[in-house]
Amino acid sequence: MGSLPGTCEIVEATDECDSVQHFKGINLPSSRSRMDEKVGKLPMLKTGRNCALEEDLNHIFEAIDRRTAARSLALSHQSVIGMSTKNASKRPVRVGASQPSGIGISESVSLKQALRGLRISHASEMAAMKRSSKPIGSPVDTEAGALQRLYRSVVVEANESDFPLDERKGSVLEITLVPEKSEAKYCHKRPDSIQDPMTSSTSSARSSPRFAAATKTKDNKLSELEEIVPSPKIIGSKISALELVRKGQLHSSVHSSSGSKTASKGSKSASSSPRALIPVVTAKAKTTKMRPQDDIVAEPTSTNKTSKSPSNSPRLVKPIVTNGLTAKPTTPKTCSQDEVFHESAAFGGKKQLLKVPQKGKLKHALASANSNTIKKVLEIEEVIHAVEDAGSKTSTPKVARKGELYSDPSLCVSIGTSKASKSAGNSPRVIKPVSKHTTSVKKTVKQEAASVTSSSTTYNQAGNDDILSGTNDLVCRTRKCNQKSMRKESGSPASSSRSLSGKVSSSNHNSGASKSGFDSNSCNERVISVKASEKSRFREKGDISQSSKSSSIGEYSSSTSISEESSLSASSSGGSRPHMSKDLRWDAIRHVKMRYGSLGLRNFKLLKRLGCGDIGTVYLAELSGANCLFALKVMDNEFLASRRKMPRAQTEREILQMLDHPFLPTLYAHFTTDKFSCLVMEYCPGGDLHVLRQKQANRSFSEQAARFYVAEVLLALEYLHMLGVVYRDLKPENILVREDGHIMLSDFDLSLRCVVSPTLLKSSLSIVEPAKKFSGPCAESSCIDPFCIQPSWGQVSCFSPRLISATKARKLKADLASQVRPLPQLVAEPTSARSNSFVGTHEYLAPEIIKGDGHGSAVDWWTFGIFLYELLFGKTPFKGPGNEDTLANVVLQSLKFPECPIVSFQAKDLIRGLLVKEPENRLGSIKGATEIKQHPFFEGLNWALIRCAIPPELPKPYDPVSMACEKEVTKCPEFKNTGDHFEFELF
Ligand SMILES: Nc1ncnc2c1ncn2[C@@H]1O[C@H](COP(=O)(O)OP(=O)(O)OP(=O)(O)O)[C@@H](O)[C@H]1O
Repeated sequence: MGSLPGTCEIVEATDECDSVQHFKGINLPSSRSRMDEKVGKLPMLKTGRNCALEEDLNHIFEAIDRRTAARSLALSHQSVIGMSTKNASKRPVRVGASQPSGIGISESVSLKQALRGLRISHASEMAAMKRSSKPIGSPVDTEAGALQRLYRSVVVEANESDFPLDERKGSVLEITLVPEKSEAKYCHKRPDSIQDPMTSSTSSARSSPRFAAATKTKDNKLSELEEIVPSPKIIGSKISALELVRKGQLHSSVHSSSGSKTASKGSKSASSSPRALIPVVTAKAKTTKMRPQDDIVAEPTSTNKTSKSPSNSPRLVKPIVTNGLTAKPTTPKTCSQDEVFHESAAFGGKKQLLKVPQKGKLKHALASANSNTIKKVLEIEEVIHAVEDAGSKTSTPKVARKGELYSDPSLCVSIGTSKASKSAGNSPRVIKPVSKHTTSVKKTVKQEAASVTSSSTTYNQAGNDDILSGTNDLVCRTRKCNQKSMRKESGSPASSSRSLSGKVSSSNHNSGASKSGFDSNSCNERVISVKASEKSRFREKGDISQSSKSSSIGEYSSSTSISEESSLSASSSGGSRPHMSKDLRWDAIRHVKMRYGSLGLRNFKLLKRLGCGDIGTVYLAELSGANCLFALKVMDNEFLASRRKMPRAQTEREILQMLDHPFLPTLYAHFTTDKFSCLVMEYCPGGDLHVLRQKQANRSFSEQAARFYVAEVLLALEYLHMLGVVYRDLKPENILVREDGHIMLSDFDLSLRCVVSPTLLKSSLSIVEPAKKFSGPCAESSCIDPFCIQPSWGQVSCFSPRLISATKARKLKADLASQVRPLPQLVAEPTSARSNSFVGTHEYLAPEIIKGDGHGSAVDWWTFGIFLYELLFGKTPFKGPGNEDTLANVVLQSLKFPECPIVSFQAKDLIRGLLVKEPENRLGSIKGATEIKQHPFFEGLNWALIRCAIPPELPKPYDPVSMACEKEVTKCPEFKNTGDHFEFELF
């Protein structure tokens, strides 16, 4: 069975006939012609409305007999010449110990007699079957198979006829010819190990032509069926077919009298069902009744068509499977109505197109037959299935074929297991219309995935969502970079008035770095994965993380070489930054590099100094000849080395290289000379929030404006956390304002890099109620789902207002909310990272940093609270007369709010939640940004589309040059442009 293909492609019928015949070297045309001859007689049935059904059937059976005889010969020959390796693999493998028993008919032609005799009670049939139970290869076995084959060669289906149906009689017949197979030759080949009574069924049933009869709906039939109809295959739980039928979830029935054309099309064959009654899951049932994990891998009916038939109406389906192959007799695309497909293992599993009488006419003829005849047919059908039951206990599932849903309703095989899904031997099958199978396969696979790995689903969603959620940019690669670069050196006094930068001499990233296993010697990529199976996906989606730039400390060493190295960022093309790839500045830089061979200071015209920080000075620079503005950060190598700030510079550069987010800066290039290290960044002309706040009335932002800014900062922090970056230096000075009013978080030299271990807090599998599909805006205005792209009811300015009353909106919202299926909760932030570095700005330092308890990503939520407080109240909450006082206040003083300005309860409540001194109790410490997004302060905010929202109005047209001049520029290096050579006056 190992050779069994998991999928086999359905070959067009027209190809296989000739090829098979040619391949086999069998004189099949003769059998075909005989068949055609016989089939040609069938039109009698079309017009012969007065003809007896039995006579019609006789013709059919006769034709089948001849055909099968010829093909039996072909099979024999084929096996002898050993040319059927491939075909054999497609055969259903049977367990040798249990061969289907016959009912003691010595010749296949005896079927006619059996048909005529009819009236054989079920009990007597079973008795006969018992008596005739024989070992493999016994004559009886052959007889039983012959009988089954003959019966299966006729399939009664729901009406597809154009003829008006007699609703009372209801039954219409469709003749379908399917091949028998030579089973005996293969039944021994199945190893015992794969024998599974639960997963096996009547291989004879599948391998033999099947005759299924249709009658009106009969409730009593259902009770009879209960014992016989096998359970459909269900993933996750087992629900009996009958149970489902009774619930209306499955349409398992004898042919319904109301079986309309659509019902017929919707019904599917189930190859291994011992009866012709195959549970069929309606699409509706599948989507609304079944939990995903209860994936019934019985064939869904063809959507709404089947819904027309009574849910409890027994309905005939058409189990026609042979040798693991599927015949689709009613497939309109591949077979005209007067043709049916005929598959045979002997024919290499390919379909063979056979001519049969026009279906509609035949149906009509059969429909007009007296009810007794149909009753007899049904009885015989039962006999056959009883025989099949007896013989199918140990048969094996069929080989799945490509493009088909493999579900044998009698096979309780879950395709939720990889084995089932991959192993042909265990692949149950469902016969379904060609036109449907693709969708169904997708559905099944989808549900399978959902039932198996919820986290993968989650990541799937993450990968598909908007960048603003911060999750699309989830970088699954981090780097094992130089450990040294992770350590914060003891540094010089802060240059900024509020900055406490680089104060730590004994940084211990005991959880961040050490846990992550950062390799000081390598910069190998490390793939973070939730599951091994997701690794590849992560790799694909994690490409925003740049490859190593070999940015060793050596690059910053104070080389005396006067040669200028130019090193473009790996993503100079923007290729690894999909959201910025359209930026023309990539092209400008690439062009310069191509023209000059490298990028250097000589290529920039420094226009203004924008500001200076602890490790460098930022200039507004224009790329020569490109008319592109950049923010050029120039760091003196000697200064960095002497102040032991090289690691900070390297950390900043490495982090900048990873970023691809609208609220974070883009690093276009970096280069190092023997004197300077330079970062070419996106220029942000709007100044920073510190300056902007000063320009507000009362030196504080309105609550609405504050909400906007902190929301964007929150997304930026979330993104950074997902990259394994704890920012640690949040303050208004580091929030730059873009030209369009949105923000850009800058300055990463104090950031902590650590490892993110995504944790699944809550699986979607724990959710019992299935989500109902709805189309419309997100039910939750305060939607916390970072993956949500549905517009909310919230007042997002980028949407036109909805003309709906508040009451209606609330009601609709509540309705939708009740239908919302919570998504799995995944935390992909470094909530457990720890560092003992003492970094940050006094007023913004978290208590745990001050106390030296070690800190993690929760420090960013503390600073986030201070930040919101300052935006709203114009000052920080714990500021004391001096830095020491401030630090003491942070640790000891309780939070107080000024009376003025008036701030909402929600805002205060959020601040309270964030400024909890114990990090473990702090909002966001467990679930990260998601937790904070849920807070009522952000209610109505559409996180995914905040980028489209209109930012708070800027006080006046902004002049970046003048704003830059307003900034504190003390201790900043001055520069003199002397052609290609720059001289900086450092501090
Ligand atoms: N991309 C940019 N666009 C516009 N102005 C910028 C940009 N980057 C930095 N600046 C300005 O340059 C100033 C110096 O920035 P820099 O990051 O070097 O130092 P810092 O923010 O004071 O932090 P630190 O001292 O910790 O490095 C900032 O205050 C900011 O006003």
